[in-house]
Amino acid sequence: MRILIANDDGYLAPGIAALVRACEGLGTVEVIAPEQNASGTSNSLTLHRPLSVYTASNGYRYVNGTPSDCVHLALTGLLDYKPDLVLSGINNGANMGDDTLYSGTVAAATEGYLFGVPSIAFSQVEKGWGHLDAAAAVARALVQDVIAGGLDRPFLLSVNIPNRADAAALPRRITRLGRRHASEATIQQRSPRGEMIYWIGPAGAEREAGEGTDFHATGNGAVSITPLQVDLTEHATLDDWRQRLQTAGRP
Ligand SMILES: Nc1nc2c(ncn2[C@@H]2O[C@H](COP(=O)(O)O)[C@@H](O)[C@H]2O)c(=O)[nH]1
Repeated sequence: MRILIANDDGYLAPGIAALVRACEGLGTVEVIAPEQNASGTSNSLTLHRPLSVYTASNGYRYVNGTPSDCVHLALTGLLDYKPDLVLSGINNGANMGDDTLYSGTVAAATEGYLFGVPSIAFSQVEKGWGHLDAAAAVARALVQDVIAGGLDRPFLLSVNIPNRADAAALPRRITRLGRRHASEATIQQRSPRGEMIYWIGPAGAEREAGEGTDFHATGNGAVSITPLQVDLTEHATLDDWRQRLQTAGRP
């Protein structure tokens, strides 16, 4: 079993070390992660400049790029093999609902999935790494279960784990993505040099958090496991658009 581990909080983050520990004895582990925090970078690839790959004293490799860059490099030449599993995280904060589209953590796993590798993104619901070892135990158990279940087909899972000491004893719920309200207002400030500067505001509160959603599961004492796909087509409206544009009289 060969496991590639990435993240978006950077190669020095406690979450990636915890995920590496969680995989001890499950196979060979390779870490390729961003040099710096790349939260919110989604699936971005670095195309406008070359990337550099460095090796830390603990053997982790780190890249001056995005989470997607890390997995992309790994699967297009940096590694001389195709991993059996790509893991990302454990993220410092939730990736639920709309977060999923912005998330560098999910993006690293998505990159593995796009290359046909079963992939899992792990996030803790709250920032601050509280009960990280318990989250790592959840990750270990799920990795063992998916290995036992067979890795014969690619899948993409986003796992959100409550920051609780008993996280490994919590039920696991298969969920759909909820929705957040739009992000809070941008924070505008004036720099010491008099120029306006802007901070992206906090994420919006949960809006669609009903039964079956990731928000509902983690808010009710469970670990949320959301299977993801990358087909963004809105299939339900294809025929409607065809009809609407045909009535416009153009070919
Ligand atoms: N609008 C904001 N969104 C935020 C903020 N902090 C986090 N987030 C969302 O969560 C994910 C975190 O995922 P990561 O894997 O990228 O770390 C991030 O992508 C955003 O969607 C915030 O302060 N404002």
